Amino acid sequence: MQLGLVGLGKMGGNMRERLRRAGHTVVGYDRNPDVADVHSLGELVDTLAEPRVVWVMVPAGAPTQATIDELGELLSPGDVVVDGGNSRWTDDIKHAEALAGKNIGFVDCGVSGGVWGRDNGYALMCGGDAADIAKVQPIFDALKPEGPAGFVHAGKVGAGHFAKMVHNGIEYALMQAYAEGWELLEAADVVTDVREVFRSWQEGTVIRSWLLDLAVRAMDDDEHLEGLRGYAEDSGEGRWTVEAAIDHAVPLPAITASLFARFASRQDDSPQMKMVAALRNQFGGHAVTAASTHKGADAPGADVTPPKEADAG
Ligand SMILES: O=C(O)[C@H](O)[C@@H](O)[C@H](O)[C@H](O)COP(=O)(O)O
Repeated sequence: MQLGLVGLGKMGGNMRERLRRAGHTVVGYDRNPDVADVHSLGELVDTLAEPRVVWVMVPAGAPTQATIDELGELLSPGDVVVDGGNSRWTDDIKHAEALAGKNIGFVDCGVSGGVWGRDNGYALMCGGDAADIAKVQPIFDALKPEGPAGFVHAGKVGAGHFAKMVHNGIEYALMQAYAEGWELLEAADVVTDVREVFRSWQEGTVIRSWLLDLAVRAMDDDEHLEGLRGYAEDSGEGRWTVEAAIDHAVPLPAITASLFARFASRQDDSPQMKMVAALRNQFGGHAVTAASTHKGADAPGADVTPPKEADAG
């Protein structure tokens, strides 16, 4: 079938390739003319036969909003828009309502698989009306991995991105658990080869997984990850998972801690630990470390740490 695909970055570009391999006709639009098949959303819409399906694969938030707004002006009744980005599930409801006023269908689709999806297939979590999902089904079938799993019609509009949001919360906690275990193994100096311990875990263990496989892959590239800074960004879904948990009074200690660990990774120094240190010093005379010591033992003020005997209270 024909598909209009908006956004040809790492995800969209690979999806176009996988769909074309499966025999579908993909008309891609991107702001970068080097990768685009057409020069505008208007040209993309004009190129497709009705009823059209247009898949939006651009960053969540304002770029997705602007694209869906413009498509709402260009598309016709009976057409369907799919948002395959990492949008917040509550945005889906607004988008579906706006398009429904023009009899344009809307499907939200959480997509997992990263850069590996082109060859391995993408896991798809969809929300929307069954009739709209049915119009896109040949595309879902081509994108998903082979085998019975990898696609779900999770519920009404918003359910797809809600499922993907929780998936990403789980992803945060799993990554954090592997990372913590790795740091302890490296720090303890008990096992002789941490990477080989991880590699051995890939078969037979309770904790084998694709993320574990990727950890081994990363260590094969750089055994002790010395080329990396311990710094991790987040794109929103971990935060939204924690916010949803608060809305429903569901305790998520592991996922929340893994989100907060990323925040901590962005600090060169910890303002809150300055206060903890100050309070220990105030009530117990416990030693503190001067702010400039981390710059080196010769730095000005590096010798202001109180004597060891002060740290006894
Ligand atoms: O399932 C996936 O393929 C991933 O979950 C992916 O969709 C994720 O959004 C990004 O890899 C980064 O997410 P963070 O920036 O929040 O870590």
